[in-house]
Amino acid sequence: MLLAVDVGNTRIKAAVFEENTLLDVVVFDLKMVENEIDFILKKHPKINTIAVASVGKLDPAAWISFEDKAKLFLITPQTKFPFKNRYATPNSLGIDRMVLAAGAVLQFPRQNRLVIDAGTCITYDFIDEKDEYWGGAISPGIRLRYEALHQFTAKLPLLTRQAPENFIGHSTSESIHSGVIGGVLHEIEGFIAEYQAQYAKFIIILTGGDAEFLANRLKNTIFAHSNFLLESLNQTFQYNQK
Ligand SMILES: Nc1ncnc2c1ncn2[C@@H]1O[C@H](COP(=O)(O)OP(=O)(O)OP(=O)(O)O)[C@@H](O)[C@H]1O
Ligand SMILES: CC(C)(CO)[C@@H](O)C(=O)NCCC(=O)O
Ligand SMILES: [K+]
Repeated sequence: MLLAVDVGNTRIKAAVFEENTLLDVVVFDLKMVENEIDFILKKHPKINTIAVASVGKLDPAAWISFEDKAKLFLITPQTKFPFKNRYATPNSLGIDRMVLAAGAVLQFPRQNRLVIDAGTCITYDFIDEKDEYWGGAISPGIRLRYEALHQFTAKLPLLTRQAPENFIGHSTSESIHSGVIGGVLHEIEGFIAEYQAQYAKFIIILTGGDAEFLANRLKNTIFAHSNFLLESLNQTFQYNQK
């Protein structure tokens, strides 16, 4: 049994897998890691491996205390990945993006794939049908946009995610919702159109904390794969056992 742990920029997501079956998912704050992992290990005593992908600020020493309970599989740029990395700066490529690309290749073989992860940041990653990873884009995520508008101006309030009723905002709050949510939707649709101009066919995998919210509002029919990073972590571990 495997515990897959995604240490993000704002929170940690962990999932328990028995082979390819997801049994349990928990989400918690970076500060709670020791207590939460301890709790999951007690709840699922059959866990023998912890696979970790981290882009967040978490001391690697946090994992040492679990080493007597389960084998640690820390994903690093040196881990074996099922694609050829064409990124110009592979050593600064986010581990989460590498794991997403690995999952896309292993779950959707022999086709062009665009992975969109709408989390703290929105990342775009393109892996072609020859399993070559090319990179994509990094932009601020939804919550980051609301916070930036508030933090770097004198007058704008801090709002939380809400779909705009109209693209013409008739008030301060409507204008902010239109700018943030409408802006993200246009960005995603615009990027998809650019990929479509260059590649006749590709699949789109939408994931991250805002995936479901966005999937319901995009013009293209795109399904949200909310646990795609965790599933990809499980698959990356299995791929490395072979
Ligand atoms: N309970 C929640 N806490 C924080 N963000 C949430 C929550 N529910 C939904 N979200 C949305 O999820 C987004 C953050 O995504 P996610 O949780 O995937 O980020 P993360 O954990 O920092 O991971 P990553 O670093 O991979 O982006 C925010 O833009 C926010 O709108
Ligand atoms: C872009 C984020 C913050 C998304 O989590 C992460 O993948 C990261 O820190 N990336 C490093 C820069 C890069 O991927 O080129
Ligand atoms: K992200």
